[in-house]
Amino acid sequence: MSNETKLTITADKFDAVIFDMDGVITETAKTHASAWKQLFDEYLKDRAEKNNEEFKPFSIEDDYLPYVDGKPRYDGVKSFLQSRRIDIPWGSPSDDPSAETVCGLGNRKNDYFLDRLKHEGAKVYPDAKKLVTALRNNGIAVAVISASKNSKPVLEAAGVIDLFDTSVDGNDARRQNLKGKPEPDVFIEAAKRLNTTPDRSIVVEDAIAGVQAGAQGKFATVIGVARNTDPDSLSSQGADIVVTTLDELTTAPAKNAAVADPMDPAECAQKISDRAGTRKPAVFLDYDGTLTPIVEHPEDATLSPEMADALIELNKHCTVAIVSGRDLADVRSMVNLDQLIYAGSHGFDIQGPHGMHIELQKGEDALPHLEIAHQALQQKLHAIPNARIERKKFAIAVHYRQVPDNRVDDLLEIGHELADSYPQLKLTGGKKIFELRPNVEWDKGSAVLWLLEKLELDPDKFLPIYIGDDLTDEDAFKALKSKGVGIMVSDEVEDTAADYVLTDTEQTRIFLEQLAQILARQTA
Ligand SMILES: O=P(O)(O)OC[C@H]1O[C@H](O[C@H]2O[C@H](CO)[C@@H](O)[C@H](O)[C@H]2O)[C@H](O)[C@@H](O)[C@@H]1O
Repeated sequence: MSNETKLTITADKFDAVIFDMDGVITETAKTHASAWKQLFDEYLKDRAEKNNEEFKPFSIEDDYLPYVDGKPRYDGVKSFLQSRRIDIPWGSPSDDPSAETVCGLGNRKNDYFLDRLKHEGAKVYPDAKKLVTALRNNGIAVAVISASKNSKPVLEAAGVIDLFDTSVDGNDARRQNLKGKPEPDVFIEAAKRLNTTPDRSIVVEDAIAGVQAGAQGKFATVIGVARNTDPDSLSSQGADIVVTTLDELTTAPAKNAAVADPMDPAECAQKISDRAGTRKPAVFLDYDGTLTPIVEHPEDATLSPEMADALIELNKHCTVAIVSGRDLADVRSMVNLDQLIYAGSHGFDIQGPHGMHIELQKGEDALPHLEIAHQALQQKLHAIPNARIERKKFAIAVHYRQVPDNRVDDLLEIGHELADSYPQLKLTGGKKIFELRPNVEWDKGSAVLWLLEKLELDPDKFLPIYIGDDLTDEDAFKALKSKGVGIMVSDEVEDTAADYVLTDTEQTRIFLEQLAQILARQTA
């Protein structure tokens, strides 16, 4: 058995890995195979006796693997019986397990399977558990799919139900009318639930019908797992890579995934629109450094008329919210478009059209401490030339853009001392700025998630897009990781949780214009 790495999975190339369950994650492929053999041997023997024919037993190699493995239960029955030229009525899913119908035989197999599961339990393959955990740690979403309607009890019995971001099984397939393997429907549905597309997703399968489905669905890479299956049939039927154990697949952090490849804004808008599919974008934008270039003095960071037009145009087609570190009143007056939604003070103070307004209580509790810290800062920063305090309702920013380089460490020291003295406050950083904020679990990410819920932007119908340039925006990129899209605006970013990078505010403007045009065409 070789452990040579056949593929290293990183988040710059792939958003998601979709694993088949039986035989890839859990050792239940053998349990299924034995249940099928029990059913068909019993049935074929009975038939042979009745019709005075020779009994030809059900073979795992020649019958199970090509006709039954990986397929929905009743399709498997039909497909095998056809191969033996046996024609019986389809029947109905409510058929008794003793009925001589496709559904009846399928139901009997299910009884045999559940009985075996009860007595033998379900084991997880250790290499699968290791890979799934490592993928999640590297920011790659994972799904498990199964044609079986029993996947939940199996995953529970194996103790791995919480390991996956989503799952699609035989029950979902019936509810949503998804075709079984070798059709790619269940894999496509899993990619959709992980907020991505087949061209950014990997399929990992041990069944021939499964690799056929992956190839037919045009998934970025189809990996065949030949634990028990013949490697050549997996590659001839659609696997791009065949492994005998999942230890041959590795994953690594993609530090500069998006950074390595800043994108043309028009291409970025098109790509995100493709990714949205039928979902409507909801656009959340940071202000400084995203909508306006960074300048020496905060009051000079005015919105250009062209950027205002781009926002107005986009807002005709979708929700647009501004999520800023600035005080709510400040950012509202800088943008000056009443129809938008605003979250000021990093999301502690939120206001929108139709009287919507919330000031977070947990922020209010820190107000007395912020006031004392403000007074202390005024005294202590006296000695630091050009240090500038910006008092906001739910934060105090200290700007050091004009502070001589040799005094910046002293200034930062003052910030640390104050944060240490007031545990109710926390120190955060940004572009030539430090801030004292309420020391509670609330940031731009929480604010965006709160807004999505408040505005009823259901993830099935809306794709949230967050655009920002600074450290505090990383919280929003992380919060939207498996729910939406993050765009970092920077020409010198080293690491980010965002999915795409635009280099400057001019590119933001072009992106917004292009997105508005795409949405306008869609509604025309
Ligand atoms: O979340 P944002 O909307 O990006 O706000 C972050 C901070 O932006 C402002 O400061 C930054 O922009 C200034 C103007 O370009 C620049 O002079 C400063 O160095 C930057 O840090 C704003 O003044 C802060 O209140 C915001 O927290």
